[in-house]
Amino acid sequence: MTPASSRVTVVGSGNWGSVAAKLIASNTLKLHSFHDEVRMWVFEEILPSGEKLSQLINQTNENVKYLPGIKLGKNVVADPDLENAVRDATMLVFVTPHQFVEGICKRLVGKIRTDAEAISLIKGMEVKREGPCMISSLISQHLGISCCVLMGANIANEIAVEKFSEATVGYRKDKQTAEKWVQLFNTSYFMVSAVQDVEGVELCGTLKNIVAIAAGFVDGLEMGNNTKAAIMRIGLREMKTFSKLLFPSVKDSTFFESCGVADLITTCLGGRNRRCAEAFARNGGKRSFDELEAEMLQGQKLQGVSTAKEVYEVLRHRGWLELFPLFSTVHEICIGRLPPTAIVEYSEHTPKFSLVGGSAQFF
Ligand SMILES: NC(=O)c1ccc[n+]([C@@H]2O[C@H](COP(=O)([O-])OP(=O)(O)OC[C@H]3O[C@@H](n4cnc5c(N)ncnc54)[C@H](O)[C@@H]3O)[C@@H](O)[C@H]2O)c1
Ligand SMILES: O=P(O)(O)OC[C@H](O)CO
Repeated sequence: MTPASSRVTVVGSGNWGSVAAKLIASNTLKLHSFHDEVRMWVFEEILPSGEKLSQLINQTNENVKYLPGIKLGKNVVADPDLENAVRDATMLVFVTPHQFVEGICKRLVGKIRTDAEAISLIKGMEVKREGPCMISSLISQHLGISCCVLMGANIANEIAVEKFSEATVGYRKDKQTAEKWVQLFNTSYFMVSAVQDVEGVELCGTLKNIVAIAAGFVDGLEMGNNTKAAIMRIGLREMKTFSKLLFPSVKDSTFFESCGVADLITTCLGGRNRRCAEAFARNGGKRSFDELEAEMLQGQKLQGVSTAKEVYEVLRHRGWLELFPLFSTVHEICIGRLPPTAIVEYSEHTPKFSLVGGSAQFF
């Protein structure tokens, strides 16, 4: 029998973070190459009852705030001490809202094993003075370790109750490591496959959140299914064009994996970004996203509004705004510069030119 060599820590314990821990914990019990215990770093919170979230998770085996009613598995150990949580880990699963990951990485410098591998389940990007930076690159740059990604049509609450879904692991070169990640996540109801296209997979997961905001506006305006499908098609086109402009290596086939078209569909039908954007449009843009997020999500975080802002900065800086009418209009609606109705007035204009000869043609 192979000796257990891999120890897993999940960095994050929100809605998806908790489900990821559950999936992984069911596998580490079965697979001999992994230690049974899965550490889960918890950003500590004091609940209205006065109790600490991490203690309650360990007492009840449930994340009572972010995933109530779901047993995580007895081998999941919540740990509010970040340094302690990662100390012995050889496999680090990053799954926090994207706005917090850089601060977390800075705290982890010099604290992790040098032979650790990472995977990011985080849908989002950072924009630096030098340009856009994907979260997997940010993790690699800060910590000096390689980082795969896992994205897909994965509404956490559905996977928590073991409804079937698929996901895509994106890897750079090392297929063996990708296969280890697939093994760690794959279950009878969570079917994972791997593709050699980190940026393509990660950009799909990131950019679909902007399209979900647009879809929510359409729902809030009660424009119907045809309009929503049109928004999804235009959004997919912009996702592909933007991805290929940033990274010419991005593969067309990636957009047909779970991380691509399937995630776009599920998010535009049932995601949190869509839901809050619907409320925003119903209120005629009079209540801010911050207010709606706090009221509707109870501590969970939206990624689409900040991603729209980050992408807008890239577009403006590179002179690409006219190429991406949907992405730019979503941001301008979110900040109140345009009314929600602008989503259809503006997005229907197909850009007047395409980058023929390059790899960024519209389809
Ligand atoms: N929830 C889903 O259905 C889902 C599915 C797939 C991917 N994702 C992606 O996974 C990532 C994480 O999402 P999630 O649903 O687990 O989180 P979430 O939306 O539930 O966010 C809440 C989490 O943020 C933490 N948090 C709040 N303030 C913090 C701070 N200052 N520092 C660090 N952490 C802080 C909370 O403790 C909690 O763990 C996101 O990028 C999201 O897009 C989510
Ligand atoms: O609820 P959302 O909008 O953050 O989307 C959740 C997942 O990313 C869907 O795959």
